[in-house]
Amino acid sequence: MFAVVTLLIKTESDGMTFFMGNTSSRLVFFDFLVGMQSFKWPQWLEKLAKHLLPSMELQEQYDLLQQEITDLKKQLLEAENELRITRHAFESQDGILVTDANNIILKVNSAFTRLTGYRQDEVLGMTPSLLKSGRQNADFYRKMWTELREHHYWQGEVWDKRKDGTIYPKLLTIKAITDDSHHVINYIATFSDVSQQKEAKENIYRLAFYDPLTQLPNRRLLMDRLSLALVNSQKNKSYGAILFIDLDNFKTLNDTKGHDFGDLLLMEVGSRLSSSVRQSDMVARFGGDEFLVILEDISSDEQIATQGALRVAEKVCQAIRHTYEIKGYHYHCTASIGISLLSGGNNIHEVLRRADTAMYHAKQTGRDAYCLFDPQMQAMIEHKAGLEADLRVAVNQNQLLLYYQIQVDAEQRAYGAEVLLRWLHPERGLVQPTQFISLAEETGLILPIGHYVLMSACQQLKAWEQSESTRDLVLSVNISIRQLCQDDFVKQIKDILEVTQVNPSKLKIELTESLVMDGTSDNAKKMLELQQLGIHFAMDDFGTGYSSLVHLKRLPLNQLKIDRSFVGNIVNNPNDAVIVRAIIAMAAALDLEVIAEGVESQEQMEILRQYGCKAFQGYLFSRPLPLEEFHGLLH
Ligand SMILES: Nc1nc2c(ncn2[C@@H]2O[C@@H]3COP(=O)(O)O[C@H]4[C@@H](O)[C@H](n5cnc6c(=O)[nH]c(N)nc65)O[C@@H]4COP(=O)(O)O[C@H]3[C@H]2O)c(=O)[nH]1
Repeated sequence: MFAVVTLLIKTESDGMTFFMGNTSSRLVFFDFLVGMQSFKWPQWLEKLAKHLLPSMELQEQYDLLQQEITDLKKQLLEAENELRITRHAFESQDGILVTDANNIILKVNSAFTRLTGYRQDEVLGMTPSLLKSGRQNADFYRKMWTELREHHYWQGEVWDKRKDGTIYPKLLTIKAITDDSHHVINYIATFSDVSQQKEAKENIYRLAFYDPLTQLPNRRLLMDRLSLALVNSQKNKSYGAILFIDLDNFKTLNDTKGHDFGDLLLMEVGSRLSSSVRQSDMVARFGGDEFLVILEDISSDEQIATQGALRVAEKVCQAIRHTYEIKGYHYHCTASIGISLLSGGNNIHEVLRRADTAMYHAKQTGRDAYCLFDPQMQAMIEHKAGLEADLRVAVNQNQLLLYYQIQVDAEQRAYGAEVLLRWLHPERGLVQPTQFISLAEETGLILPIGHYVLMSACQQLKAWEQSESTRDLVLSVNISIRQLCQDDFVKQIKDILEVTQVNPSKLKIELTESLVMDGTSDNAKKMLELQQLGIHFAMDDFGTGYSSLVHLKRLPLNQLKIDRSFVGNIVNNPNDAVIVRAIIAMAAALDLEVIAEGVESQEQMEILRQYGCKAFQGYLFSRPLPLEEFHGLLH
C-alpha cells in the first residue's frame, strides 16, 4: 500500500515541470513552476494509474486522482488569469518601478521608460534617487521614509528629473510589500506625470485671481491679501498702508484714442507700479483704471508708517508721471492717490473706503496728487452723500428753478439772457449751481436735470413769443459735456423743439471750452447737425482752457464768451487786457460773435467796447433773477 512514486513530466509546448509525489494515501502534491495550456489529463492519468496502483484499488485511486487533478486544473487556470491581469496591470499608463528591500531597482515597466526616458537596462541595480531633481530637500525624503516604515504607504507630489534633464511634477505612490513575517521585501512605486493637470490648475488659478491684461492680482486676490495684512498688522503690532490709485482723465483717453491705447497704458502703469514698490508689497488692479498697493509692516510707529506711505505715494506719482510712448505717441498721464493706514483694529471695507475717500480728495485738489485720509474728509463725503440724496428728490419735486441773467448790446439794450439754475432746498435755502452742478455731473443726475432745463427754457422762449418786449430775446442754456455725449442728444433736442414749437434760432447752447476740446469728433458732428437746425453755439469761459485754434476752427460755433476772470482784471492787469483784446480780434477773424461775461463796472464796459466787444453780461446790468423780476427788468 505504500508505493512511493516520483514522476517528472515535461511538456514540449509549455516547458512545464510537473512533480507528482507520494501516492500512498490520498496525498498527492504538485509543484507548478509555470502555467500550462493543453494537457490531456484523463488519458495520461488512466495510463499512469494502471501502471502504478494495485488493481483492486485502481478505481478508487483513479477517482481520487481525477478529483485532485480537476481541482488543480481549476487553480491553475485561476493563477493563469491572475498572472495575465498582473501582466496587463504592470504595463499600464502609469510608470511602475519595483525595488527590493534595499531600494535597488529590480524591474520597471514601459511607461516608466516613456515617462523618464530611462530604459530598464539602464536603471536595473540602481536606486530611484537617480530620478531626483533636487527640488525636494533631505527633510522631505526623511518624512517620506518615516511614513513608509510606519504605514508601508506614501503618496505625494514630487518634482523629478528625466534622462534629458527636464524637470516635471509627478504624483507618486509607494507601497512596501511584506512577507509573512512582516519584513519588507519589495517597494512598488507607481507614478504619473501631472504637468498638464498642474498647468491647467495654474491656469484656472490665474484666471480666478489675476487680471488678464496687466497680469497683476485682481480684486479677489487683493481682498484676501488685505484681510491677511490686517491680521498680520494686529499680530505684529505694526502699521501698514494701502494706496488707492486712480488714473486721471483715463476715460477721455479711452474715448479719444480707443481702447487698445487705453489697454497699453494700463499695462505700462501696472509694470511701473510693480517696480516702484518692494517685492513683498502687493500691487493689484482693482478694476478699470484703479490700482491698489498694499504696503505691509512699515513700522510700529504711526508717524513713521505715515511718512513711509507718503514717500511711496510720491514715488508712485513720479513713476506714473513719466511720459509714455504708446503706438508712436508721447502720452502724459497722472494719477490721484488716496492713502489709508492699516492697523489691526480696522476692517477691510473701512480701510478701502478711507483710501477711496482720500483718493477722491486728491482728485478734488487738482489731480496728480496724493492725500492721506483724515476723518474730516469723511464728514465732507457724508455731506456730499446727503446732498446727492437730496438732489435726486429735488429733480422730482420741482425744487430746481430757472434764473435769468440779462445780456445786453453795446447800447445796453437787452437782446437775450442766460439761464442759470438755482436749487430751492427745503432746509438749506437757495443753493448755488457751483455747489451742486459738479455733483450732478458725477452722479449722472445732470442728464435729467439738463433735459429739464432745456425743456423749461424752450417753453419760456415759446411764452416770450407772445409779448413784444420778449419776442426777440435769445436764451443761452448751459450744457454739460455728459449731455452732449449721449448718443440720442440730437434727437432729444429735436423732440423738445417739436413739443414746444419754438424757433431754434432763439436757442443758444453754451459749452465749456476744455470739455468740448476733449470730446470726440462725434460731438462736433452733433453740434453741426443742431446748428443746421438753426441752433446757435457759444463757447463758455473762453481763454481758460486749451484755446487751440485748430479745434476752434473745427467746431461749429457762433459765439465766444470771454471768461469773467479776464474781464474782472481788465482795468488793472495789462496782461489780461491784452488777452481780452486778442480774443476779440481772433473772434472777428474767425467770424464769431463775442460776449464778455462778468462785467461789473462801467469802466470795464468802456474798455471792452473800445476793443470791439458788442455784447455784455454781468452784475453791472443785473444779477441772475427769477422770471418775474427778470420781466420787471425788461420794462
Ligand atoms: N462775479 C461775478 N459773477 C457773475 C457776474 N455775472 C454773472 N456771474 C455769474 O457767473 C456765472 C456764469 O455762468 P457760467 O459761466 O455759465 O457758469 C455756470 C455754469 O457753468 C453752471 N450752471 C448754472 N446753471 C447751469 C445749468 O443749467 N446747466 C449746467 N450744465 N450748468 C449750469 O454753474 C456756473 C455758475 O453759475 P452761477 O453761480 O449762476 O454763476 C453765473 C453768474 O451768476 C458778475 O458780474 N460777477
